[in-house]
Amino acid sequence: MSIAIGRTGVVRLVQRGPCTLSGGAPRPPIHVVAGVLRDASGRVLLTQRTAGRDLAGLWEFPGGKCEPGEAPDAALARELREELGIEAKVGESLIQVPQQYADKRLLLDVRWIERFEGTPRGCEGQALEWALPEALARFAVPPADRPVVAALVEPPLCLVTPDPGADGTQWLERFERAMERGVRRVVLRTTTPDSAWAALATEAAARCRAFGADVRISGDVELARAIGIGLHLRAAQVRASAQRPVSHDVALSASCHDADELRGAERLGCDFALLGSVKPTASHPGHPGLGWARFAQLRETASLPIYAIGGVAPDDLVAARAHGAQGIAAIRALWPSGSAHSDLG
Ligand SMILES: Nc1nc2c([nH]c(=O)n2[C@H]2C[C@H](O)[C@@H](COP(=O)(O)OP(=O)(O)OP(=O)(O)O)O2)c(=O)[nH]1
Ligand SMILES: [Mg+2]
Repeated sequence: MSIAIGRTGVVRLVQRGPCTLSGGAPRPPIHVVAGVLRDASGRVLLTQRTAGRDLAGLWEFPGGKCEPGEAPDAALARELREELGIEAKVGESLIQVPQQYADKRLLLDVRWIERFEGTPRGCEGQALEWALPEALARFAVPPADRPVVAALVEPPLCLVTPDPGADGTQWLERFERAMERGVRRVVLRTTTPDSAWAALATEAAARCRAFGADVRISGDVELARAIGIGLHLRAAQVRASAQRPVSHDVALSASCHDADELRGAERLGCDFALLGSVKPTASHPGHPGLGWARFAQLRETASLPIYAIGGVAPDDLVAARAHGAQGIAAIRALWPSGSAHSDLG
């Protein structure tokens, strides 16, 4: 595996095979703790890796390796003291990203910094930049940081729509209610595509625009073009696509079940993937689900942001982030029920 800087400045992994010891057992991950520091205007601190170290020149969240026996909070406070000259109060976890590099496996454990004393400076000669979250995508970051940036700026929930059935009006009402309840990313999907679906999807896309929500259509390049929205590839389409099926200014994402498909999604330049099923679901009887541990193993082989899907609900967001997921995607758990007063989930 090697590392290459892509068109968007995002550094991508070029996978050549699993990272193993000579005996074949995977190397244990190195626990790296990093902090998200914010200033009064909501800008986030990035620091640049200095020349002569691995990943030199790339921008990262300040932090470093836990020493043997050292608690992660204490390790992060120490690293921030050494690297930035500040006294920091380490807060909650943002995301834990398992990531395989050519020469090592990392667990990048990213924490919010609740507050800090002192003015951060580059005590080790590193450059510092305070950037608004929406500007973070412009920085070239290590592969493990791509999901971290996504966790800071992208929606944590992704609705995949259920089939509209016979009553399109009711479907659209419920769709709008999901938006009202805070869904900001949508994959429009049906198992019965027809002309009614094209009209309904066009209406739903207009609702998304009104709410400022990101929207893609599943499986249908022509319809994506006709409506003027992004495309979401089915897993079989990921496998069958030698090239990106839409231009780079059209958003592209994909559904995946395994490491090959995740790598395919990355190769096609998808900006996120849905990976599952994580848990057993009624729609896949007899399928036990990947489980969170396997989900994290698969996540380790790719760098693109990944939503966990399959039997998961907003309540699973903490577990999802602890296993490297950007968020959760769901049909049922994000679809409002018949009653106007019932909650999501
Ligand atoms: N600190 C930090 N390290 C990251 C990030 N993303 C990422 O891939 N890494 C990698 C780079 C390194 O291989 C490893 C962390 O090592 P480091 O060089 O910061 O460790 P350290 O501060 O303890 O420094 P050193 O004494 O080992 O040089 O994790 C990130 O956002 N922050
Ligand atoms: Mg460091």
